[in-house]
Amino acid sequence: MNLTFPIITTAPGKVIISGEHSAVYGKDVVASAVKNLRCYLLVEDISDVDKENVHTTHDLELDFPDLGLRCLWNVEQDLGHIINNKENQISSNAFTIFNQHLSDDIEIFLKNNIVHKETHLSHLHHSACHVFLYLLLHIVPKIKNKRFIMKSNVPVGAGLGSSAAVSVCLVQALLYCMGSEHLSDLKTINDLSLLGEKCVHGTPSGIDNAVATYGKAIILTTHTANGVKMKNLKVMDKFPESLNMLLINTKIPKSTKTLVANVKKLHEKDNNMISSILDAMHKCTQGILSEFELIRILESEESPEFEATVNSLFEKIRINHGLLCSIGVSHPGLEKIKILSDELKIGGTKLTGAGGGGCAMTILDPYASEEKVDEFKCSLIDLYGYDVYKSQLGGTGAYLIDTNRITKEILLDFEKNTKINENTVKLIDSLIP
Ligand SMILES: Nc1ncnc2c1ncn2[C@@H]1O[C@H](COP(=O)(O)OP(=O)(O)OP(=O)(O)O)[C@@H](O)[C@H]1O
Ligand SMILES: C[C@@](O)(CCO)CC(=O)[O-]
Ligand SMILES: [Mg+2]
Repeated sequence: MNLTFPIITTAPGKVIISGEHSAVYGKDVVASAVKNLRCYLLVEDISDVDKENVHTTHDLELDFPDLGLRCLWNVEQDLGHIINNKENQISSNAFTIFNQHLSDDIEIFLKNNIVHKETHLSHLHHSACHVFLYLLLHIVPKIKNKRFIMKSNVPVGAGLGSSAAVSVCLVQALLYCMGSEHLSDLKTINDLSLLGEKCVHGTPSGIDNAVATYGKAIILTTHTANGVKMKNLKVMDKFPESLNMLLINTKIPKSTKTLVANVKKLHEKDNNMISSILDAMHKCTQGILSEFELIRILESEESPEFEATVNSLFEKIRINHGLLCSIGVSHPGLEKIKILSDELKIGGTKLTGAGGGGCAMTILDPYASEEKVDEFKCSLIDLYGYDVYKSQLGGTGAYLIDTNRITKEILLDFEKNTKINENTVKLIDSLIP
């Protein structure tokens, strides 16, 4: 295989319609890719001139400008002790299995090598480096002379799957660097990106990386066969066309890792009670899926039955949000959205993703007036300073753009150490099917 660089890999963010947190305990979950939110990773060669310019002998560069993070490493000098340890070497029959020893060694390396202050940003830096080094050393430890520039318009840590999109982009790019024939094998990308999510929060359900890998909308269910838990992915054909959705970003920082760990503590403290709540969430997800199906059948004519089904959908969304609130993953900033949506009666609102800040979603009532919906949006923006997006669900999953299709304009913009420019996004997106 003739490997040419640069390449770009890209994957979408997601919105969980129903089933966050309960998914971690094997309950049903449904989520969709979001068309206008994607992560982009450029991989290119490091030239000798680049090295001379910074007077280093680095042969690996991580450049994550969205986090203000840049690391230059010399693979042999800095990471050789991790790579050469036999316990960190991944055999081909364990290629999609998480290696705890490797993860622990990376943790020690980062503790000794990155300045740690107890700030939100330094937590983000730590977790971003951990995921990057884990996937790199797991997939292609022999890598040399490569720069990885990651730029994303999936808001970081907002509940829209930024970590999964990052993992999926890294995995596909690293499979390319390895010269792997699995480069476009979505199952391998999905399995390996789950390992990246494990670095972020230990016990991922797999829904976020599945959506970032496969795109479209996914229903993830778990069943037990001979005592072994098996995941089943189903691509959902379409959402009802008569329903529009808003995504509201509170911009309140949160960490999926902390929220998942808090629910775990609660579950350990009162297994019976929390299990019942998780079961109720499972029923909510199943109910929401049935309502969607019925709405799609009924939506061509606005019958009383259609209206009743839409109301029943909103009822389940309300219950789902209440259940999430009861396990402590809401936030006063999210409740403000919920209250306003109920006051103005514009549809069903729930938090989405891990909660604790981040985003809420509102499925708009097709019978709500435009004025009320505008009042809702303006109040959220003007009163609270939130961002409101009209979300377009669905879209392509993991995708690689090869060297021939990367124009000078795209390359130059990527190499600027700033957030990705809107024009570049348009140019890259026009290359994605
Ligand atoms: N643009 C980016 N550049 C580099 N790393 C990023 C970027 N966006 C996200 N990350 C990584 O993802 C982590 C945030 O993941 P986290 O799971 O906490 O939030 P999320 O994925 O946005 O929300 P949720 O899991 O609820 O959907 C960061 O700590 C960082 O490691
Ligand atoms: C909170 C959670 O359910 C969703 C995060 O987007 C975690 C997971 O499913 O891995
Ligand atoms: Mg995440």
